[in-house]
Amino acid sequence: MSFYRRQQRRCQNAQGAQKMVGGMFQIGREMSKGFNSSIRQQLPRQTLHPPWSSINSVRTMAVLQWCSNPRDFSLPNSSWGSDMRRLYEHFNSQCEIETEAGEKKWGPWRRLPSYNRSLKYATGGGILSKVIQSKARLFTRSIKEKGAAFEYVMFVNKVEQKCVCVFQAGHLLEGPPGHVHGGAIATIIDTVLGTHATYLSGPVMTVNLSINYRRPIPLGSTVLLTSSLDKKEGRKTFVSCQVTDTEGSKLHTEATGLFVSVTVENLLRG
Ligand SMILES: CCCCCCCC/C=C\CCCCCCCC(=O)SCCNC(=O)CCNC(=O)[C@H](O)C(C)(C)COP(=O)(O)OP(=O)(O)OC[C@H]1O[C@@H](n2cnc3c(N)ncnc32)[C@H](O)[C@@H]1OP(=O)(O)O
Repeated sequence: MSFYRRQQRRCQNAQGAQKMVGGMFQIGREMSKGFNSSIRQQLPRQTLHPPWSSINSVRTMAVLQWCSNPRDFSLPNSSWGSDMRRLYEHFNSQCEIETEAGEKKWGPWRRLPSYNRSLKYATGGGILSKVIQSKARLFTRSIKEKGAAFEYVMFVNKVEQKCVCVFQAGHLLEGPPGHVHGGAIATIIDTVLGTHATYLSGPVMTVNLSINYRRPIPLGSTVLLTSSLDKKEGRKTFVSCQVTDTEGSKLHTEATGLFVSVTVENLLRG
């Protein structure tokens, strides 16, 4: 059994489980403040305290180094086409802007790191959370080959309460010949609306998703998803989304989603 597996086993003992639930509640608290902690990903790392006194410190540091640096899947890679890169640059350049005095300050947009990193930064600390959640990933990121399936990056605008996603659909997502499968389109819509609702309201789950497919999306093309907050009512967050071409002129799909705030208990109850 590998060293990492052994540590994972240890995490799953009773004390680990208790800490994990604590960590999950921590997610809720942090997420309900928005993705602020995740957005501050570039800020200095927290000091890490070795969790298991019996472990050789060099090995511990190696594991922690690995755990605390999960890959961020929303950064450009070699599979990104020119539209994907252009739109990425467009929004990314508005994340940090330079004043006339030459000072750098936050712009209107924030790039969201991919889910595995969001979880890590949202927990804000617990060592166990780092170990377990650095392995968490949405299934949209589960295909290793770059560009084969879902390539996407999301940005949020706090003032406008909007979220955009630049999405390039790879060849594995084929439905009708040469076009993207409706289920794959539903998946990316749920992911964008779900992330946006989480950003606005803390941890949520989808209870309703309604989709109108207007025009097929060519396989390999890049599209823009724009999500807006419609309203919040108690535990319910209503969001809607449009999928357009990269110019925003051709409408491919539109959808509305209802997300309900959840706690760890909701997940454990099953
Ligand atoms: C602790 C978690 C940590 C997570 C950390 C996240 C970090 C994230 C970072 C990045 C986000 C990534 C984004 C991914 C996105 C993917 C999301 C999905 O695919 S989720 C999987 C599919 N969805 C399900 O499997 C739900 C199944 N449903 C349920 O489990 C329950 O319905 C639940 C727990 C969500 C709510 O059940 P109740 O018993 O607590 O609440 P009740 O009272 O039934 O509903 C609350 C309100 O919502 C309305 N409601 C519920 N379902 C409705 C429906 N289908 N249509 C309309 N209204 C509905 C109800 O009428 C009620 O409204 P009234 O308060 O009375 O006004």
